[in-house]
Amino acid sequence: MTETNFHSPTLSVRSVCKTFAGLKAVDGVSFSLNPGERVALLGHNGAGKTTLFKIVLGFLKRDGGDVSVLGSAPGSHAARAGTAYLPESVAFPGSLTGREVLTFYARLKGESPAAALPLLDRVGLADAVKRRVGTYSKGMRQRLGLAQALIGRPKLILLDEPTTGLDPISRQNVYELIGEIAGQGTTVLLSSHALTELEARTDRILILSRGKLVADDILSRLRAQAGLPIRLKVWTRPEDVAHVSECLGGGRMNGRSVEFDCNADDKIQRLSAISALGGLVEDVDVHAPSLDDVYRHFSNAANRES
Ligand SMILES: Nc1ncnc2c1ncn2[C@@H]1O[C@H](COP(=O)(O)OP(=O)(O)OP(=O)(O)O)[C@@H](O)[C@H]1O
Repeated sequence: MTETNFHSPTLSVRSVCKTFAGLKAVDGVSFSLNPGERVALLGHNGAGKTTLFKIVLGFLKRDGGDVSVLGSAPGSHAARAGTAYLPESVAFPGSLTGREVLTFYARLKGESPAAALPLLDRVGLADAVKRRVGTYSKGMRQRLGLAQALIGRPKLILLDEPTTGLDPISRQNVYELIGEIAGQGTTVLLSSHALTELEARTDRILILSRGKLVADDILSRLRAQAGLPIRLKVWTRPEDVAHVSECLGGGRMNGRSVEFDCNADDKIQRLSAISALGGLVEDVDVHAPSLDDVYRHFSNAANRES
C-alpha cells in the first residue's frame, strides 16, 4: 500500500472509459484530487456522475484507463479503508435505532462504536439516537447516512447529491460539516444539481457532459474561460438616471438605476468611471456570472461540439 501525503493526490483518474451496451457513460475522463479539496462534480441526468463514483469505489469495472485511490486500486482493501460513500438515497433497516445503525456500521468498518457515536451529534441527530430509523424523516435519514460515511475519518469521501431532500438549515449544516472535514485533510467529491448552494462552498468544479469532462477548474477561472459578461448596476436618483447613463456610455435605464455589461478585463476601468461620477452614484452592484451561467455555458459548448 502506498501512503498518501500532501504531495500525492488522494484520487487520480486517467482516461477512464465505461460503455454500457454501446453507450459511452464515461468517455476518457481524467482528473486528480488533492487532500483537503472540496470538489463538485456537475452534469445533466445521465452525464455519468454515478458511474464514475462506482468505478472509483470499485463497484464497477472500467473498460479502459487508470484509477488510483489513495495510491491503491479501486476496491482494494487499502482504498476501501480510506474511502467513504454516501449514495443518493440511503436505506437503513427501519427497525434499528440511529445509535444501533451507527454501531453496526462502525463494527463493519472495524472502528470503535464509542468513537463513532459522537458523529450523530455532529449531524444534528443527538435527540433522535434512540428512535427507530423507520420513524425518521428523509432529511434525518440523509444525515444518518452522512454520519455513517464519516466513521473512521475517511481520506476520500464521495457524496452523491448529499443535500437532496434537506431543508435550508440542514443543507447549510451539511456544507459546514463538509468544510470541517475538508479542513482536516479529507478530500470531498460531491455530485449535485443544486448549483446555487455550491457556488461558495466548493473549491473546484468538474463538469461532465455525455460522459466527457468538459470543465475542471476553480470557479473564477471557469468564469474567465467562459468569457461571460459581468453585469454592473449603478443606482442613482431618478432625475440623474439619463445623465449617468450618458456619462457611462449607455446602458439599460430603470427608474433609479442604469445597468450594463462589461468584460472581466474591463471591470476595474468601468468601476473607476463609475467612481468618478462621485455624488451622482448612490450604490453599485456587481453581478459576476453565477455557477448556473458557467455550467450552462460549458454544457451548451459541449452539446454544440457533439
Ligand atoms: N448498469 C447500467 N446499465 C446500462 N446503462 C447504465 C447503467 N448504469 C448507468 N447507465 C447509463 O449510463 C449513463 C450514465 O448514468 P449515470 O447514472 O452515471 O448518470 P448520472 O450523471 O449519475 O445521472 P443522474 O444525475 O440522473 O443521477 C446513463 O445513460 C445511464 O442510463
